[in-house]
This record gives sequence, structure tokens and C-alpha cells, in this order.
Amino acid sequence: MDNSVLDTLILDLYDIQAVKFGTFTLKSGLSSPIYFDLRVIVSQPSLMNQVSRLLCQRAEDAGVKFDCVCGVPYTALPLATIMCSEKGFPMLIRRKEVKEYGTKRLIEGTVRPGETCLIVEDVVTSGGSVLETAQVLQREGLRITDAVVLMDREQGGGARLAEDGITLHPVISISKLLDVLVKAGRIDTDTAQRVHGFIRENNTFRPTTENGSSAAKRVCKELSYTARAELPHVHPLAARLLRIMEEKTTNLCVSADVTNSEELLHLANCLGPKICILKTHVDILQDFTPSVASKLRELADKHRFLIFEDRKFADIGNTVKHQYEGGLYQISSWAHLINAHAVPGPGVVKGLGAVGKPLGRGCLLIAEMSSQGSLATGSYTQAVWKMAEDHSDFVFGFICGSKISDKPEFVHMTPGVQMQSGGDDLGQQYSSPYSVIYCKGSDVIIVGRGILSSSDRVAAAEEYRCAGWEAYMKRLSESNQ
Ligand SMILES: O=c1ccn([C@@H]2O[C@H](COP(=O)(O)O)[C@@H](O)[C@H]2O)c(=O)[nH]1
Repeated sequence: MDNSVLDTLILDLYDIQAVKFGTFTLKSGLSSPIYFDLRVIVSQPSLMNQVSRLLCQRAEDAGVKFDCVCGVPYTALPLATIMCSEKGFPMLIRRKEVKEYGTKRLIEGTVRPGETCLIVEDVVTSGGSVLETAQVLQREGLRITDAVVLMDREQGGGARLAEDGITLHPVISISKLLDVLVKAGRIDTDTAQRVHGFIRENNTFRPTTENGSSAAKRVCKELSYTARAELPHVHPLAARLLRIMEEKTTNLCVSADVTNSEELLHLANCLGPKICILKTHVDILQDFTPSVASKLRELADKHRFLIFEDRKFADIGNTVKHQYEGGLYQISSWAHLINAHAVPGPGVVKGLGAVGKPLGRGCLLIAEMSSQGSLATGSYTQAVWKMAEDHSDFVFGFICGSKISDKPEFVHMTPGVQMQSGGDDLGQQYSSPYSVIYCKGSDVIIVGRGILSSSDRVAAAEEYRCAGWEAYMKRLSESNQ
């Protein structure tokens, strides 16, 4: 890339106040001696064209191969548009909010699962915005390997993205920017030193190591479900589930969210051959009786699936013991597995375990949720992972959006699955089976309305079974090549 072109661009950016020096409070609360506001370039058509050309050139010089382009909303959207218009690349648009009507899609444009999408961004600090967009695209089955960015603040974004297999290609680094501005006399060396110091002291990157480092995930060879069932420390119920999955070639859990017992039993009988787990919300049944539970158990034996009562226990140990064992539903007497929130602390697992362990039951911890704005992220998810590790005699897996533990004994189950990504009016967010199993490394897809709202539920379940299984086979064969 021609240095004089970059130097002129840097000076132009400074002159239109796209880069400012002083004291600025960032979104994170940090006080920064430098601030970028690249939004102002939308009013400078020739600069927009130049930046877009340089972004294309950066990708080209790095030999990046891609099929389509997506800009991180909002500043990079017009940049991506110009790149695509100039070079004839197909473009995708990421929505930040799901529409409340129409298709409810998060990505507009023609998505072809398996294709590679190049991400375009204006400024990268921690890499968080690029990752967020990458995750939405991955949920649609796209591969994300590279991102081009106009300005890298050199605060760890590149390293963070590399952990997720994304190479960052910056047109300008902050060091280069400071050099050019000092040489041109736009700022003095003290200002440049202050910024250098701030950047050094505020690196946002902390390598993830123990709980689900994606870098580690990629280098590990993957074990088949059967091989995992044979591991010495695997929970007996996890082993049973993994064997069922391999024998029936299914990683589909159907979420039987119906309100009538007859319909529930009918579903269990006709979808039984296609599924490894039937998930219930027993408290939405209008007519539950203990005989419904016994009939469900008979069907589970007949078709070889496990029953998962999605009760999401979240109280102190003593209370959850009663909720699990007693009351109207006597869940522990018929559900092979249950789940719990980690919010109350380890007491919730201890209480449930006191009831479930003697019966050979198992528990999943809710590490992440599929709903928009979920608070179960980041350090909370890590704490859940730790709680599972500490109680692996009862907890054998997670409800999560993607694989969070590298331990093959743990089973990862993901709700919010439909063939088309998007969501509902109440915040549910959907990813495809391919994205959940192949891209995100989860083990089981949990599908409710994707199947229940079909006029032919058996055919729909077969479609999901095939999609989930094929994604698993592809992941397995590629990881063992
Ligand atoms: O994070 C979560 C945890 C649980 N669920 C449950 O899964 C199903 C999803 O139903 P769809 O019709 O496929 O949306 C439902 O029973 C939820 O309670 C979840 O969606 N997300």
C-alpha cells in the first residue's frame, strides 16, 4: 500500500476532525486522550470513496478469499456498500434490531450457508463489534475468516479476533497515525507519547484458556458421540444420551411446548423415532396427571429417547429439592434430566443433586440463553462453567449458544434453532442447525416451533434431524482430517 496515500488520508482525517486529541470519556468509562469519530466521513464523498478503495486493496494485498461482504453497522455500512458497488461483490446487511413484522431476519440479502463473508469495520478497539457481527453471520451458516478495518487502535482487538479464527487487516494502525501527525506538526510528541501510554496500559485482550478457548477448540481432534460415551469420567446419563444419538443418528431434541396432554403424548409417539430427547414444560399442560408422566416414560422406553423437563430451577437448595421431588409434578420421578440457573450459587445444584443423584438423574446448567439481551454472558458464563466442573457427578452439560467447555464429557445443548435465522416478537433469536452444530460446536439442537408450527411435524422433524446430523458428520470428519 502506497505510504504517501496513507499519509494524506491520515492528515485528511485529522483535518475533518475524524480523529481528536484531548480528554474523552469512552463507552467503557475510561478516560482516553484520543477519540475517533469516523461517522463524519459520510459527509465527504471523495474520502468515502478513497477509504473504500483502500479497504478493498488491503483485503486484496492480504490475499483474502471471500464470497460476500458485510459491514458492521452503522459507520461501516456505507463503506461496504461502496466496496461492493465498485467491485461487484455481493453484499449482506446486518440488522441490529429484529423487525417486529415481516421476515424478522437479522441478515438481509441472499445468504448461502458455507460461503465466506468478509467483514468491514471503521475502527477496532477490543474486536467486540466485529465479533458480534461475525456471530450473527455464523448463525446463518457463513464462514468468517477475515475482517478489514480502517483504523486499528491496537488495544488487543486483533488478538481477540484471532482467537476466534478471524484475521484482522487494518489499513491504518494508531502508531502509524501518531507518527504521521507528529511529522506533519499536527500534534506534538508529548501528545503522541500520552496516547502511546494509554494504548499500552489499556490492552483489552485477555487470552481465554480454560473454559472454551476457541483457539484450543480448533486444534483439538474431535471425538465421536460414541467415543465420548466411553470416556472413563463421563456421567452415566450423558453416556446413555451419546449412545442413543449415535445409534439413532440424531442430535435433535424436540421442545414439546404444547398445553394438552393428549397432544404431548401423540407428539412423543410420532416424533420419538427422530429424536434423542423430548423436552417438556410440564407446567404449561392444562391437564397434567401422574399417568401422563408414566405414559411419557413408556414412550421414552419404546422409542429410546430421554425426557428433559425444562424447569430452569433457580432457588435456594432447600426449595429446589421440594420443587424437584414433590408438588403436583414430582419431576424427579419421571424426567431423566432437568436444568438449573446458576444464579443462586452452588446450593441449587447441591439441592437438586440430593434428590436426583440417587435416582441416576442428571442436570444441565444454563450458561447462555437464546433470548435477545440475555445477561448470561461473559464472566457469568465462565462462572457457570466452573460450577459444572465442580459438580460433574450430577451436572453433565450446558444450555448454551455454542460450545463453552473443551471437556468431551460435557454435552452442549442449544435452543433457539430454526432453519432460517431471525427471531420472534418476544426476543427469541434463531440460528440454523448447521450454524449451531458445525460452526458453534454444540452437540444437540433444541427445536420447538420450527417443528410444531409445521403442518407435517414428522416431516419437519426429519428435516431438522438430517440437518443436525449432517452438520455433526461434517464437523467430525473435518476435525479428523
Ligand atoms: O435460552 C433458552 C433456554 C430455553 N429455551 C426453551 O427452548 C424452547 C425453544 O422453543 P422455540 O419454539 O424453538 O423457540 C422453548 O421451550 C424455550 O423455553 C429457549 O428458547 N432459550
